[in-house]
Amino acid sequence: MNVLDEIMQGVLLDLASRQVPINDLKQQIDLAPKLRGAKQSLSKAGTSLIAEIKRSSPSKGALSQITDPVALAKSYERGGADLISVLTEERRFNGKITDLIAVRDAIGLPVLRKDFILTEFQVYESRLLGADLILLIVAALSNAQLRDLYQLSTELGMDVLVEVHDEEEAQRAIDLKAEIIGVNSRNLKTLEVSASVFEELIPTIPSSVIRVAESGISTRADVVQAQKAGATAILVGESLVKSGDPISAMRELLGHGQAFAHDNS
Ligand SMILES: O=C(O)c1ccccc1NCC(=O)[C@H](O)[C@H](O)COP(=O)(O)O
Repeated sequence: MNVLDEIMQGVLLDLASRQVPINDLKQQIDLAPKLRGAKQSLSKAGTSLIAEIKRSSPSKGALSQITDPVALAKSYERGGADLISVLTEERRFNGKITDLIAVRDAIGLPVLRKDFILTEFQVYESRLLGADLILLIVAALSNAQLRDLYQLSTELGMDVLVEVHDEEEAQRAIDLKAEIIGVNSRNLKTLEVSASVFEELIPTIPSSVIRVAESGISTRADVVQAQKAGATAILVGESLVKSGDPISAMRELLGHGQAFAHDNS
């Protein structure tokens, strides 16, 4: 079994422990938080930044304790992030659903629920939790699952980050007419990271699509390389949570030097 299979197996087990009839979720949908427009947030001129709250990872183990995810999210917001990604997978990433709720309540930016979304239940759950954007990983889903989960997510008003890692997956995302495609430089089956994946795949994605470079971005040179490949947004976790000074780390990545900071407070 590869790493992605193991993660998915754990996600399904955890899901069974919090499962309620899906009709219960459907009945509450009208009470879901107002959506914040993730696509709009990622459509600005220049390179958008999705800053991730990530405690641990299968590839690196513990990264940062993040005892106060709200404080970190507020720093990301002050530093100029366009969207906050919150990992909610518990077993391998030490993420928490409650982090997503707390972060969204405390900030004004749209929020990505970063998890392994495999079922309709998780899509309804994400909407009720307040996710503005959810992740669908092409490698984890059949074409039928991908189509159905994508359609349900958009019907519920959420935007979808459709993640790919190779040419075949990129074509599946393009065929789906995904409006936001993430190219992950990390192979989720082997955990190998290769920045050349950005150069190979991003140019194959239509320019009308929001193109997100994901994983392994830690220096300004990495960002420039992704931009040159055609990325319109970057998603960064590890290098920010390990930096000790996320605002400076974000400025450095975005090439804004010392003089730049949005104050969204
Ligand atoms: O990060 C991992 O080790 C990982 C392993 C298996 C599946 C997914 C994984 N990460 C999820 C991500 O996509 C990253 O958290 C995200 O792109 C940020 O990457 P990074 O900046 O390298 O932390």
